[in-house]
Amino acid sequence: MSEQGATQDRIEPEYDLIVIGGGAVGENVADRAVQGGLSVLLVENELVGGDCSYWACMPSKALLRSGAARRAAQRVAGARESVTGPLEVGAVLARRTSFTSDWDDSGQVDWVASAGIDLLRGRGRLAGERTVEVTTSSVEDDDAGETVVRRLRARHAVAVCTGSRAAVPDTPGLRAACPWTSREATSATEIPGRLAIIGGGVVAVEMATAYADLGASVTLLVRSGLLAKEEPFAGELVGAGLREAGVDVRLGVSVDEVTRPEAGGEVTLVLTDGSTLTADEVLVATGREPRTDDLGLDAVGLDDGSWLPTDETLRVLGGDGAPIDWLYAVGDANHRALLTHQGKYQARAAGDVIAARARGRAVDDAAWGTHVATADHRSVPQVTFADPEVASIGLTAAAAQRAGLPTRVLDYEIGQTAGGSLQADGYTGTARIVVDTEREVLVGATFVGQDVAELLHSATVAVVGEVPLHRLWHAVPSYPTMSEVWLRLLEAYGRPGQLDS
Ligand SMILES: Cc1cc2nc3c(=O)[nH]c(=O)nc-3n(C[C@H](O)[C@H](O)[C@H](O)COP(=O)(O)OP(=O)(O)OC[C@H]3O[C@@H](n4cnc5c(N)ncnc54)[C@H](O)[C@@H]3O)c2cc1C
Ligand SMILES: NC(=O)c1ccc[n+]([C@@H]2O[C@H](COP(=O)([O-])OP(=O)(O)OC[C@H]3O[C@@H](n4cnc5c(N)ncnc54)[C@H](O)[C@@H]3O)[C@@H](O)[C@H]2O)c1
Repeated sequence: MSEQGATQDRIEPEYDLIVIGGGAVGENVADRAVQGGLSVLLVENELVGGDCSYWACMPSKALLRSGAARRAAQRVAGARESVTGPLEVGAVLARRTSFTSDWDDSGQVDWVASAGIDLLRGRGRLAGERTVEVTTSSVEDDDAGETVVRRLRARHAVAVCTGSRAAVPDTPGLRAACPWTSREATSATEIPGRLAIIGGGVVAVEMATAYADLGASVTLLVRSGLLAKEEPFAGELVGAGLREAGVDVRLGVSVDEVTRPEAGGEVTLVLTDGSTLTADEVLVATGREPRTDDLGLDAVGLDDGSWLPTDETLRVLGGDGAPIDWLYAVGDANHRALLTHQGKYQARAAGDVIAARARGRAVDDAAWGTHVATADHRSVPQVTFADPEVASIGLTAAAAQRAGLPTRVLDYEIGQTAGGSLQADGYTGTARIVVDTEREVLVGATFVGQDVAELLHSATVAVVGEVPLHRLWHAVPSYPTMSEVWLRLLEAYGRPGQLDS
């Protein structure tokens, strides 16, 4: 019997697979497993679709898109003259809300049903091997008014897809000030006059861009560098873009103390340089922590609240470092790559391998095989939707050097291509490729500039496919597009096999 509520004595159905967490990742694990012939229960305690749909990717990109479209028009003579006013804040927020279906998940619930997945609303918790206890909220359960704990058994596997949440540092006064995290920033219905943002990563940069576009006076407090995981020129160009948009970007500064005498009132931040900053709202964008607390991990010899490391087929590694044969962790919860597309990529592998193991079929767990998530290691694509956009894949020059690879690094100004010069008057942006000179293949690429997001997949294909540079010379970019930057970068490297080179 759980302490959290009464266990019911109903006879519970058994499922082949129980998935805890119905975000984008859990949905995909469940879907693939059903397609592989398994019966699946999906347990979700908030909105089906998870953070990406309601408090992360989709609303944040919707908040950013109107400003990006306006800027793109302002950078082209002829269009510029017709775009003179500020953004219509109400319309931007309404468009954002339409992308979240007004935080109503019935569309996704319908999809889950149509995919043949059973859904149980409630909080899932491991209660032993292949056993999950689900505390169902009273309104969702048949027995309204009572919290009920249901104990369910999985015949083959349990997948933990519980995601992550914003980490709030232990800065004195910060938690008591009830700061915004990305949840509030992506779901806001009013724009604060003055917004202080703590952090210099992706969330901080994207939200600084969006809120500056929406008329807030934004101060960005960056402890070290902007977008520190990217090539250094990415942070420099994004910093310049933010300053041009009116954001007060302060590098090398953090927060010592926060005070907010009245709930919802002004908030004062004492900074590490001794100065103070007063704002109407403060957004904490200092990274993520796993949503694995109170998940019953102790029942399987692991620590509650920790990230869940996995083997290449997404099975959780137990205390002894060996994979637990029935327990999987997929998506943010395993900390391999905190991105929706990587989580869904893992989900496809996990759902398929769970079905293969359950059916006694062969498992293909060699690198780049059907049942592994090899790309998580050296070929993770990511776009930061700032102005300029940052689109990168694989290793930075510094990371390649740390990995001991023999490399050459080639840079080219995107504005010097015909496509770039047409895209925007005075186009500013840089592309970089990192070449492994021994194998003559790309191991990394970064594009920084307006509208570079859609350039990224070409680089992803080249890196994942390990396409030899001499073959890339035959991949002809259309004229006049920004893709011509590929040709310029290859020319800068030199044609492999050229007799006189
Ligand atoms: C502001 C912001 C913007 C982002 N933008 C992008 C982007 O543009 N592109 C991109 O690729 N990535 C982006 N990300 C990252 C992306 O949101 C995550 O990588 C993705 O949501 C992870 O999916 P998930 O399914 O693993 O976790 P989640 O989306 O967090 O889903 C986990 C689900 O599990 C449920 N759950 C948790 N615990 C339990 C439990 N015990 N029982 C039952 N249910 C439970 C939760 O309610 C939730 O629905 C962004 C993140 C943030 C914060
Ligand atoms: N477009 C996208 O793909 C997208 C958008 C948003 C978020 N995400 C994902 O969400 C994840 C979380 O993003 P994030 O920006 O919160 O994390 P992050 O790890 O990218 O950046 C965290 C930032 O906070 C700073 N920081 C950490 N602790 C601090 C402290 N105590 N005081 C001051 N500064 C501190 C770090 O130096 C860093 O600049 C990312 O890993 C990213 O993959 C992706």
